[in-house]
Amino acid sequence: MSASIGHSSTPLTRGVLLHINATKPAHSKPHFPFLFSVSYSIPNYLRASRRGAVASMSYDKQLAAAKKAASLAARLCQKVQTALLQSDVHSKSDKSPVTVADYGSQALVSFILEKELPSIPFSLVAEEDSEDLRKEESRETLHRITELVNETLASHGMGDISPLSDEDVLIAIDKGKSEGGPHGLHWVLDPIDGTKGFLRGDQYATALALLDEGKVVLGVLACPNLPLASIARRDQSISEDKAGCLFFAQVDAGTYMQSLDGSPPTKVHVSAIENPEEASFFESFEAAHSLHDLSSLIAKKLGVKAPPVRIDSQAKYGALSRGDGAIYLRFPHKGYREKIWDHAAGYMVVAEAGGVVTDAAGNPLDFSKGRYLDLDTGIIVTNQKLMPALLKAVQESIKEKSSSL
Ligand SMILES: Nc1ncnc2c1ncn2[C@@H]1O[C@H](COP(=O)(O)O)[C@@H](O)[C@H]1OP(=O)(O)O
Ligand SMILES: [Mg+2]
Ligand SMILES: [Mg+2]
Ligand SMILES: [Mg+2]
Repeated sequence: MSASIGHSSTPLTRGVLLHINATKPAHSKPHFPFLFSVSYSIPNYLRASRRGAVASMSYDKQLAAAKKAASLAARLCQKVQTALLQSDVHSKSDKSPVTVADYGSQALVSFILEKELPSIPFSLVAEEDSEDLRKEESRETLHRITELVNETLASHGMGDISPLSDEDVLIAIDKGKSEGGPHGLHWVLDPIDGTKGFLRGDQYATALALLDEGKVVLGVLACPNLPLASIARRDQSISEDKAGCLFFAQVDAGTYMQSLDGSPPTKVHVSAIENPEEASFFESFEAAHSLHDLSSLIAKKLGVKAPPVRIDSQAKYGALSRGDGAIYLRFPHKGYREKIWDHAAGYMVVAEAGGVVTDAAGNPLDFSKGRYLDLDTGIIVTNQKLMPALLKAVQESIKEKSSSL
C-alpha cells in the first residue's frame, strides 16, 4: 500500500496512494582542513554531507539569476499544463504538450541566465537539444514554443527585451550541449523533471544547479504543484491546498523555500527523526523508474511503518528538505544511467538542509564526470542520524535481491 500526492486529481485517502516527485547528490571532501588523519575514519555518508574546496565563495548573483530563470520556466510549464488538463482526453495522451513545455523551459532558462550574467562564461549541461525541433514537421511546434517564451518574458517584467525569433530559441536550447566536467563553472538543467507527472497533472519540477570545479554550489527547484504546506500525514484532497514552491540553496548558506508567487523565504531543515518506525519514505510514482519491491524490503528491514509516499520528480528532494518525509529511495532498473540534471539541484537543496545523499554503497555522488552520474546501484537520501541504519538495510536488501537487480 502506498500514498501519492498529486495536484489536480485524486482525493488522498489514508493508506491508499500519495504521489509526488524529487531527487539528490553529494560532495566528496571532508571539511576538516587541519585534521587530515581524522578524515579516514569519517564514514562515506558523512563525507557526503560536507562541502568541497569551493565552499568559501559566494554565488549570490548566480543564485538570483537561477531563481528568476527557474521561476519563469515554471510559469511557462504551468501555463502549458493548465491548457493540457483543460483539453480533452485524446490530447492528454499526446506527447506534444510536454515537448513544448520542455523546450520552452530550457530556452527560457538558457536565455535568462546568459542575459543576467553577461560577464561570466556561459556553459550549460541540459537535457534537451534542438535536433527534432529543427525538422520541417516541427515548424508549428517551434512557433508555439517561441510564442510561449516571448509571452512569458513579456508578462513577467521582461517586456523590454526584443522578442526572440525561432532561431534565437533553437540557439538558446542548444547552449545546453555542454559536457560539464571537473573544471570551471557549468549550469545543470532539467527543464521539466518528471514528465510523466506533468502529463498526469501531478508533480514535476524545473531543476537548476551550478557546478564549480565539479562540485554543486547552488541548486534551485521550482515545483509548481507541490503544496506549500507539508505533505506528511496528508489525509484529504490536496486540491484545497495552496501550491507552488521554490526551493533554493547555496553552498554553506542553508536551504530556503518560498512560494512561487514570491512570499518571503523561510529556512528549511530535513526531518530530525531518529527512530525509523516514525519515518516515512518517498519513492518514484512510476514503477518503471525505481524498484518498488526493493524499497519495500528496505523499509521493512528498517522498521518503517508508514506506506511509501510516491511522487514524481525532484519535488521529492524539496519535500524531504523541509522534513515532510525522512527517506528517499531510488533504485532504477538495471542498465539505467542517471544524469546529473536529475539530481544536482535536489542534492544541493537536501544537503544544505542538513541531509545526506549517497549511492547505494554510501559513496557521495560525483557530478564532475560529465553528463552522467557514475554510481553504485541506486541513490539514497536521509538525515545523518538515520543514514547508518538505512545504509545497512539497503546493503542487506540488495544482497537478498541481487538476482533481480
Ligand atoms: N527508465 C527510467 N528509469 C529511471 N528514471 C527515468 C527513466 N526514464 C526517465 N527517467 C527520469 O527519471 C526522472 C523522474 O523520476 P521520478 O519522477 O520517478 O523520480 C526524470 O528525470 C525522468 O526523466 P524526465 O526528466 O524526462 O522526466
Ligand atoms: Mg529528469
Ligand atoms: Mg526532463
Ligand atoms: Mg526527459
